[in-house]
Amino acid sequence: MSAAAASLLKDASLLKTKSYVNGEWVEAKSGKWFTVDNPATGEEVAKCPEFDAEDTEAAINAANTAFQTFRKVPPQERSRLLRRWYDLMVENAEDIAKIITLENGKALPDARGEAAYAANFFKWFSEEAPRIYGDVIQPSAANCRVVTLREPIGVCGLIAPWNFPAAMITRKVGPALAAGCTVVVKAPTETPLTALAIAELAHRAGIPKGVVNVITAFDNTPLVGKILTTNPIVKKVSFTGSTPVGKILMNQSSSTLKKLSFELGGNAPFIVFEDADLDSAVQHLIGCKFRVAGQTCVCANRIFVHSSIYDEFVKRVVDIVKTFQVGNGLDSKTTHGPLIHSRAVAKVDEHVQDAISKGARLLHGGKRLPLGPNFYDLTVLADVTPKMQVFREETFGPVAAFFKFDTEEEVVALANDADVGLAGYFFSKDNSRCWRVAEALQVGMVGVNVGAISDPAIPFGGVKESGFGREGSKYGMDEYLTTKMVMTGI
Ligand SMILES: NC(=O)c1ccc[n+]([C@@H]2O[C@H](COP(=O)([O-])OP(=O)(O)OC[C@H]3O[C@@H](n4cnc5c(N)ncnc54)[C@H](O)[C@@H]3O)[C@@H](O)[C@H]2O)c1
Ligand SMILES: O=CCCC(=O)O
Repeated sequence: MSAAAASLLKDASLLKTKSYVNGEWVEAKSGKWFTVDNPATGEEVAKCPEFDAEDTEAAINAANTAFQTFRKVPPQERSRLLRRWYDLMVENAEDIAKIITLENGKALPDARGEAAYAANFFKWFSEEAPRIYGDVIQPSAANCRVVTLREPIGVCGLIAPWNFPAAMITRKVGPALAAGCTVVVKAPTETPLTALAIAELAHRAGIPKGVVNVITAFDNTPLVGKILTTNPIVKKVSFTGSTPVGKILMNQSSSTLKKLSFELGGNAPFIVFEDADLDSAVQHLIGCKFRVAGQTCVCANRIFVHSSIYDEFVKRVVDIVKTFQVGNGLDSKTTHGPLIHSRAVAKVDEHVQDAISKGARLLHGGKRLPLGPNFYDLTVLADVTPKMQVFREETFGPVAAFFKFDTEEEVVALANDADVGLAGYFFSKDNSRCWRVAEALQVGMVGVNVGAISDPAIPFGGVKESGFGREGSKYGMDEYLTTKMVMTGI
């Protein structure tokens, strides 16, 4: 582990570099390691074990053994465990934020926000654990009664992405443990250290051994994914990541018919109608678009502005973007960090060049920055059209792409012209229009006059090729429970 990284933390023992299986820190049996690099500097932060099939199976077996006991632990006790874990996440939030920035690159204020967001999933689900209710039903036969029991589904394979190295894990692990399941978490390939720090806090919170296992792999990620989706012990797989990888995992999971929840890619429309509060819409758009340098599945991707306010709106956005400072996320002046890797930079640049070559106007940025291979300037493009790549594909980067529209019907049709449907946003002061458009948008989550929707209290998830299942809220529990019917003759 790099001494520089350790010296940044109040508690350097949170920087774990081995996988966490059955309550112990373990290396890969092969003895192989991979490096975790800081995307801002390219420097190695640490090495982690390159788990293979055998290592992954050992973690699944540990989770299975633990499940036989943990499923019977009363919900009030599971709640207490999650609450203790939450308290430790809060106590160590600053260190967690720094680990996030070290391996993901996001600016420290963004990372602090994520550390708090991540912890709150444990709090939320500690409160949901004792509130798992079944039903009493009168069946057709007069002399019978039916009750339903909600039971934990079993061992869960949880596969998380790098863009929220903490929150995408706690959003899955929280409800799984609240329900009485045990888990094998495949730490995000590019950002495993945050996941391991959270595992260390699980250990300190007294989560019983084998209940939470966190495993790491880089080159072997598809192999580990294959084991988690095909091993018959695993009853549930939850994945957050891209739609193409979601399709692979769904295919693999069919061999043992696992219960699935998938949070996949988005291509969020953000619509500003002519009657919107412009100041508010601009502020919300800036947060929604540029959070984590645009690497959020709910970031605005296609920004539609009514022609009567288009020039004024775009100008205001450019004026704000000019005040931002891209740099190393640990630098106090930095508002926006690097992208995760050079492939992400190449994709962003491809979208920008494609748009410009087809007639879009570049109003800001549009270039790599000489700060390192993963830096791209915050970019504003005007006069974007549906013929451009940025309309069809999620850029997953710091590009604000503006489209002009004239009528509500036209813009709703444009917004819905996508294979995916995760989040959608619009700004309007007309109450009837607010209901009409909220109902017309083909997405799983709608922000009306608000661009920041993420919260443990909301059901987070998409429709179409953005996946299925909901995380957070009371609905997040359903993903980890089965319903058993018990009929009694009287
Ligand atoms: N819906 C969301 O919350 C969300 C979050 C992050 C990323 N994404 C999507 O991901 C895309 C960008 O990220 P990416 O290209 O790194 O996505 P990706 O799907 O390739 O990788 C995401 C994560 O999935 C895991 N992974 C990748 N291939 C795997 C496999 N074969 N088996 C098992 N696990 C595997 C890795 O842990 C990786 O960190 C964007 O298009 C974005 O929409 C969505
Ligand atoms: O990018 C995926 C999730 C982002 C969020 O929960 O706000």
